[in-house]
Amino acid sequence: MMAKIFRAVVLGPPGSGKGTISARIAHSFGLQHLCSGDFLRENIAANTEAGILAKKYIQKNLLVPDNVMTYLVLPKLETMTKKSWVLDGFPRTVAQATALNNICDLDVVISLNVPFETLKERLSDRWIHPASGRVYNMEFNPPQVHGVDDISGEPLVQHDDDKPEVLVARLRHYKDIAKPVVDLYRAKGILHSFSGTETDKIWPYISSLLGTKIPA
Ligand SMILES: Nc1nc2c(ncn2[C@@H]2O[C@H](COP(=O)(O)OP(=O)(O)O)[C@@H](O)[C@H]2O)c(=O)[nH]1
Ligand SMILES: Nc1ncnc2c1ncn2[C@@H]1O[C@H](COP(=O)(O)OP(=O)(O)O)[C@@H](O)[C@H]1O
Repeated sequence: MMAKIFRAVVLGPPGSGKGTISARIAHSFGLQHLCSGDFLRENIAANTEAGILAKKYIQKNLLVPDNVMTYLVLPKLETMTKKSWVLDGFPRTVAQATALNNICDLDVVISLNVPFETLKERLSDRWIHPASGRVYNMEFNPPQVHGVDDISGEPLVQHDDDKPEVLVARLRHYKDIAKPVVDLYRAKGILHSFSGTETDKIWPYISSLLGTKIPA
């Protein structure tokens, strides 16, 4: 049991490794991993009202409106007041960051900076097992059998929004809206930025930072 509740957010463009790094943080430090993309996909799969609405935006390669995102994410966080977590994919806008700030205090915000060309290469090679959210990359962490999830043996799929034709617009749009969010956390004094082209090289720095922040 951790002595103190610890809350971290991981920011970064699509493909920067938020999911991969958040999973490592969760595993290494015993935090729960929460992912906005997973909340959305669960709601889309269950055909909830929010899921049906969100799908229309994701299909058009747009961000889901702030009120839908906060409706999906905040109640979940409010049930976790006694748990430590790492949140990936939320907040993406200043309005989301402000809404999050109204319900909890963050300990650390990690911002990942990965060059544009690297992001493009990674995302066009990202494959997912929809039921579990396990993420593969045909080069970095390929499945044992091509096209098949290691644990369940079920087929892997590619997100529509990872397909090359929509990727560039998605990355460009990210850049415009992310800066004020990063600036906001920098002003609060809780922002830690990490730059690089390889998750395995960035990870030791993140791990040692968190080692100093999370009580054993
Ligand atoms: N080649 C390569 N792929 C990586 C690296 N780190 C993560 N990936 C892959 O890049 C893709 C995007 O990573 P993900 O964690 O989903 O990023 P997110 O969109 O920020 O959550 C996935 O297919 C990962 O397996 C890396 O260092 N090198
Ligand atoms: N916090 C958010 N605000 C608005 N839209 C979001 C948010 N999180 C996810 N989305 C939508 O869901 C899509 C998939 O999200 P996600 O799986 O986190 O992928 P990625 O980080 O690779 O973009 C995004 O492209 C976006 O349309």
